[in-house]
Amino acid sequence: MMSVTSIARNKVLPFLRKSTKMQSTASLSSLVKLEEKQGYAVVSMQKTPVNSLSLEMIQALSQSLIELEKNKCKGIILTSACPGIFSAGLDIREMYQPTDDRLNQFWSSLQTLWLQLYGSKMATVALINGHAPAGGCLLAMCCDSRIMLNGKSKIGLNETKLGIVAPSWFKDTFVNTIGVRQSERALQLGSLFSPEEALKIGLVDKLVPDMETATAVAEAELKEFLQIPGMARYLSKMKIREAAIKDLSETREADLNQFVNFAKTDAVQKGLGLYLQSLAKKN
Ligand SMILES: CC/C=C\C/C=C\C/C=C\CC/C=C/CC(=O)SCCNC(=O)CCNC(=O)[C@H](O)C(C)(C)COP(=O)(O)OP(=O)(O)OC[C@H]1O[C@@H](n2cnc3c(N)ncnc32)[C@H](O)[C@@H]1OP(=O)(O)O
Repeated sequence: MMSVTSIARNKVLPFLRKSTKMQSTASLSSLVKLEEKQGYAVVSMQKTPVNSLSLEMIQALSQSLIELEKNKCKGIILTSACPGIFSAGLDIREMYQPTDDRLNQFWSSLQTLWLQLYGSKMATVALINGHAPAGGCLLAMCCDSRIMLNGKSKIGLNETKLGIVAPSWFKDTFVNTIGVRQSERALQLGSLFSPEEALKIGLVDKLVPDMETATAVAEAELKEFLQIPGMARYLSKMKIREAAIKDLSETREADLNQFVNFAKTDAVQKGLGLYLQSLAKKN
């Protein structure tokens, strides 16, 4: 007989039935480091220099989550091994002058990762130890709690600054985290927030002054979540998230087509090209 949890899981996580072409575990492990602790795991993104979310990086994160869930891991701390950067978001080079096949795989893998992490049964804490723009902010918002290192880093959904539009499921995640009014304003302006500002609007939950404190606070935060009976905690999380998860699960193909068509427009390609140039010029 199916448990209540597995029924709920089947209801909200139909994406698990889809198979995605995945790279071998060995080739992905250089991008994501998994450290097993007592009852939980630390997942460190280590794609230098900025943890940009390329197809391979997205698949590595997905594969890590699959393995951790298979091993009955109860919770994770998602963080970065790249100094000063949590994640620079989607790898812009994946969207600039792409081949159709790769662009399709890229977006479809991102959808899968979002569905997995946002709908995870595990308790999830993001330890944001550096910049987290766009897709980096999305990853952090998929977690149950966000601890951010105070300092010069910025976090937010800055897509409009690149001339692109955050898709509905990015918006839903944002709205579920900081509310409608703040999201409407920040999405239009492509706002990137300082840690203090992010704390004020509820985009992050706690600030920490240094990495030593950060690790201790993230562990304590995760343990607080893990003390709650797992099924009650998971089903409560789903009360907030299941509408967004169901929405993308049911419209994946349309969302993929919309992204591919939008990304390939001349205006978007021109904007992305200029943005890449501006990043290169900085150095
Ligand atoms: C009608 C439409 C309806 C619906 C819409 C449908 C579909 C939606 C369509 C599109 C949505 C797509 C969503 C996208 C979300 C994203 O995540 S876009 C990515 C946004 N990311 C950024 O803007 C961050 C850019 N990077 C930075 O600001 C800085 O690099 C950062 C502050 C992170 C770190 O600064 P610093 O330490 O100084 O490092 P550098 O800037 O020197 O960078 C080092 C090298 O890394 C390269 N790089 C940086 N970021 C990226 C990236 N995101 N992708 C690829 N490469 C990146 C940078 O160029 C440097 O490379 P180099 O060493 O010069 O070779």
